[in-house]
Order: sequence, then structure tokens, then C-alpha cells
Amino acid sequence: MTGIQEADHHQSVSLDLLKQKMADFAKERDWDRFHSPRNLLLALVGEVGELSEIFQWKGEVPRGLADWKEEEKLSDVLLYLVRLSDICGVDLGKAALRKVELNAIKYPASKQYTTDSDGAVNMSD
Ligand SMILES: Nc1ccn([C@H]2C[C@H](O)[C@@H](COP(=O)(O)OP(=O)(O)OP(=O)(O)O)O2)c(=O)n1
Repeated sequence: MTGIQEADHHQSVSLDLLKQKMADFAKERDWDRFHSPRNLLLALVGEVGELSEIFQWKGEVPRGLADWKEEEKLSDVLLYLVRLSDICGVDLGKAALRKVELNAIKYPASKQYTTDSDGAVNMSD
């Protein structure tokens, strides 16, 4: 089973599955030689740039992004990030989970939060 059927079969798509798919994709094309950390980072930033183009000059966009057809750009960002993490030997899922835990310690849910005009977060009791 491959591709979309596989995704449908799974409850949700895991980072490990995406990591394996990207590794297979590169290996089958002999593209490991292109997937250096630097190249992957530049490719990732390039895809973030493509994503940014969709939003630029449009003002604030409502949540839900009605009729948004740009899922592929988000996917490219994720795929390059997953691949970069793999090549750099980082367990992205574990690292992100740990960061979520650190965020919760840094910003307790019991506090009140406001933001400055420059976007900085202020915390109070
Ligand atoms: N050296 C490469 C080139 C591509 N890809 C994979 C990862 C991305 O998911 C996708 C990116 O493909 P393109 O560079 O063709 O970019 P787009 O799909 O965004 O096409 P375009 O820039 O024409 O819109 O392909 C990859 O793994 N390694």
C-alpha cells in the first residue's frame, strides 16, 4: 500500500511515515547527494517564501482560509523540515513535544497575557 490509500488507512499520518517516504523518494532517485543540510534548509526557506507569496499584500486573512488551494505549499514546508531533521539526526517529533512542554512551563495557563504594539508578550497574575 502506498500514497493516499496508505494515509486513508492510517488514523493520522506520522512524522515517521513522512520521514520514510522522503528517504525512499531520495534513495530511488539517487538524490541523497543533493539532500545536504544546507540544501535542505535553503529548499525549506524557498518553500516558506512561496507560502508567503500567497499571503502577501492581501491584508489579514480569516481563519479557515475559504477556498484555499495551497495545501501543497504547506506540505512542501513540512516535507523539507522532516527531511532536514532526519539528515541532521534530530527526532523531530520528540524535539517538538519537548518544546511544547517547555513552552507550557515558560507560559503558564494560569497567567494573563497581553501583547505590546511590537508584538512582545506580557505576562501578569
Ligand atoms: N531536490 C529535491 C527536489 C524536490 N523534492 C521534493 C520535496 C518537495 O515536496 C517537492 C518540491 O518540488 P519542487 O522543487 O518541484 O517545488 P514545487 O512542487 O513547489 O514546484 P514549483 O516550485 O514549480 O511550484 O519535491 C525533493 O525532495 N528534493
